[in-house]
Amino acid sequence: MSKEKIALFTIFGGTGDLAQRKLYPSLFKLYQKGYLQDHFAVIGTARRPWTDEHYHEIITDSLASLDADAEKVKAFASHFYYQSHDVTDAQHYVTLKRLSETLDAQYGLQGNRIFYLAMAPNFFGTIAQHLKSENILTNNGFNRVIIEKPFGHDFESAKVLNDELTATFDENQVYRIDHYLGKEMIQNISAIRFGNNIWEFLWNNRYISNVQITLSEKLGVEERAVYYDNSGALRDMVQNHILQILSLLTMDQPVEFTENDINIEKVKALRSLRPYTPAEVADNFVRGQYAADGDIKDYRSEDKISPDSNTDTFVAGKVMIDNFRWSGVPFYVRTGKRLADKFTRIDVVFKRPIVNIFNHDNNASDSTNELAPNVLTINVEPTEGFELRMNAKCVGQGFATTPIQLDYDHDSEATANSPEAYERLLHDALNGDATNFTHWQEVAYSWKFVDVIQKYWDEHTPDFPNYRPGTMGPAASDELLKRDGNEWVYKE
Ligand SMILES: NC(=O)C1=CN([C@@H]2O[C@H](COP(=O)(O)OP(=O)(O)OC[C@H]3O[C@@H](n4cnc5c(N)ncnc54)[C@H](OP(=O)(O)O)[C@@H]3O)[C@@H](O)[C@H]2O)C=CC1
Ligand SMILES: O=C1O[C@H](COP(=O)(O)O)[C@@H](O)[C@H](O)[C@H]1O
Repeated sequence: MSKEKIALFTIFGGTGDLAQRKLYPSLFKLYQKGYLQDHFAVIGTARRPWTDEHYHEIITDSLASLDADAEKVKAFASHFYYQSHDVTDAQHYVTLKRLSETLDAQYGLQGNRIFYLAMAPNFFGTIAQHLKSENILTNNGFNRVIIEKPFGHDFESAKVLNDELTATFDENQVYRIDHYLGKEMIQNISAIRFGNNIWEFLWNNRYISNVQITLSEKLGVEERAVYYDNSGALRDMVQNHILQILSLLTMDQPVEFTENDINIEKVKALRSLRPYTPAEVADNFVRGQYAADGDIKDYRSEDKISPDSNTDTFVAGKVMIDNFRWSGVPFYVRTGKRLADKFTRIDVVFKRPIVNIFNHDNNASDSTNELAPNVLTINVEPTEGFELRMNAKCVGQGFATTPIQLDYDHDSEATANSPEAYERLLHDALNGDATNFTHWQEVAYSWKFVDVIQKYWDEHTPDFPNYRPGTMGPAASDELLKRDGNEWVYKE
């Protein structure tokens, strides 16, 4: 059976950064692998008055780093069509409908349409409304809309956005991108949890002491300063990526490994997040903003950032889940800009043995006395793999114990050839599989949890800046764990 997928992609924001850096290279990779062949076409739209020829040059440039065969690139680019218009102008959609129908007939696209909204979310409602009113949706194929983040600014704005979208599309036609869900090792969480008896039986509050999720970035806000200054680390990374990872780590076993069953369990996990009172926010969440250091400017002096900005560029928090499995287990999360390094990791810290039989007088001379906790680390990026810290006997005479580490990394060649997140997610959307996209109820519960924290922060002026670039954030982040007798597994 052919693996070819058939569809017309309409990319709103076709001249933008996301389209050029992520979408065109990902579509090309699907083309190279044969998922896209002769029966696909792409319409790029934005206000700029580009011609098809210029658009083809842009597509070709966006693939430069892939070092691909020039003929293949040319053939791929020939499937792209540019239409200049403002999405708020109804006339735009008349032309768009005509072009869509022409391309559908020309490429044999069977009425299959994917609308990719690579634009600011305030345009989503008007685009969805016009797609319906101007009859651009088809009856003979599928119609799917892919939405970029941010999905709202808080629960209320997310709900308005969702209502606008679902006035045109059913929930099962909406694909909300969270690119972390397209990452190899995030998808691996379910494999190791539900594919190995040794973990699932220990995966609860009887055996796990705490769990740590770290999404650390070395760079600052770069070219997305305007968006970031209105968002901050809590909204930018915790509401979506971190809570999605947390839901995959904590959900109960789905009845089957299907989109619907996984969604049911993720929603239950997110519903069980303990909502904080304002006083509890102060105790359990820490925010930070980076200072200057050497050549690095402080956040408030960055280009396009307000000089009195109170935006958080760092957040650390303790999240509790009030259900039978997780009651009493702290989930420590942290993320930030200008930290020590660029990496993503999850550390699952197990409880120590109840009795340490090695901590006995007879062994005192050469015993380490202490047994370190077992730690399972899931390295998401840049290394992809697992580490397991255990206690073992020191080699030689006597009976001292020492921590040892078992390491597994994915083969670097396999990792290099493995699809990038956007490629995976576009492939899933072509297949009609929204397992690795966020569903509305997940978004809603995540915002409700985050809104309380953000509201408290908005009402209290922080003492910024409070951390040095190249560190792992303010000291209060370490104190958050120390208070519970814990510490971050990863220290700079
Ligand atoms: N860039 C990234 O890495 C990421 C981006 N995102 C999200 O993706 C979306 C797009 O981001 P990004 O590509 O960076 O943004 P850009 O600012 O680079 O692109 C915005 C696009 O919208 C078009 N546009 C703006 N106004 C109109 C209008 N009235 N009618 C038609 N087209 C219009 C612009 O083209 P023109 O000016 O020609 O009209 C441009 O193509 C945003 O929601 C962002 O938050 C999410 C994660 C990562
Ligand atoms: O969604 C976002 O993610 C990036 C980090 O993604 P990664 O895949 O490089 O880890 C972050 O820089 C950006 O601020 C945020 O919007």
